[in-house]
Amino acid sequence: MKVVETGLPGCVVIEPQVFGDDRGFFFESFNADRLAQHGLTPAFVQGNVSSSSCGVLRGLHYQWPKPQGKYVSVVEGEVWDVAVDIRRDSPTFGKWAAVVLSAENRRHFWIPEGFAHGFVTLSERAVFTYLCTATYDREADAGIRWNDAALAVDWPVADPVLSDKDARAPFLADVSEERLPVYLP
Ligand SMILES: Cc1cn([C@H]2C[C@H](O)[C@@H](COP(=O)(O)OP(=O)(O)O[C@H]3O[C@@H](C)C(=O)[C@@H](O)[C@H]3O)O2)c(=O)[nH]c1=O
Repeated sequence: MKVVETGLPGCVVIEPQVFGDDRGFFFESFNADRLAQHGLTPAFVQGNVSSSSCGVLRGLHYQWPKPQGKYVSVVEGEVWDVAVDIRRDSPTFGKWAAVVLSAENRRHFWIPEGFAHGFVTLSERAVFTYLCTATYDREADAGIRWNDAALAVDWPVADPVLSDKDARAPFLADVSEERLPVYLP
C-alpha cells in the first residue's frame, strides 16, 4: 500500500497493492495498521454506496456539527473526486485537491473531517463506495455550491447533472461562520 500526499495537507491518496492471479485479483481496500503507520487512525462507523450516471455531480457536501472523515473509492467506472478545505481559520481554507478514482486505478482518497467533498462521474456509470467516521445526520447535512467562483474548482465537466439540493446550495461566502467546520491543528 502506498500513501501519496496531495497538495492539500491531510488529504492523501492510498494506492493498494494488487495481487493478481489466474482467478482475478485481490487487494486490501482498508488496513488500519498500515494507515496508522502514516499517522491516519480513522474509526469508521458508516459505509455508503452510490451509483451515478455519466455527468452526475454530487457535492460539495459536508456535515457540521458531527463532521465526517471519508475514505472513498470507486468499484465500477471512473470519477473526478475533489476535497475542499472549508475549515474556518485553516491555513489552506478555500483550497482544494482532486484525484481521478476508478475501478481500474483502485485508488482510495482519504478526506479528513471538516473538508467538503464532491465528485463527477466520467464514465457511463460509476459505483462509488465510502466509509465515514460519523453517521449521517440530516440536520447537520450541508453543502457549498459546486461552481462557487471563490473556490474555482476546476471541474472537468461544464454542465453536470445535479440534485435540486446541490443546485441550490449556498456559496461559501454566504454560509455563516458557525455553520462552517472548525480547524483543529
Ligand atoms: C448521505 C446520506 C444520504 N441519505 C439519504 C438522504 C436522501 O434521501 C438520499 C440521497 O442523499 P443525498 O442526495 O445527500 O446523496 P449524495 O448526493 O450521494 O450525498 C453524498 O455525496 C457525497 C459527495 C458525499 O460526500 C457524501 O457524504 C454524501 O453527502 O439518501 C442517507 O439516508 N444516509 C446518508 O448517509
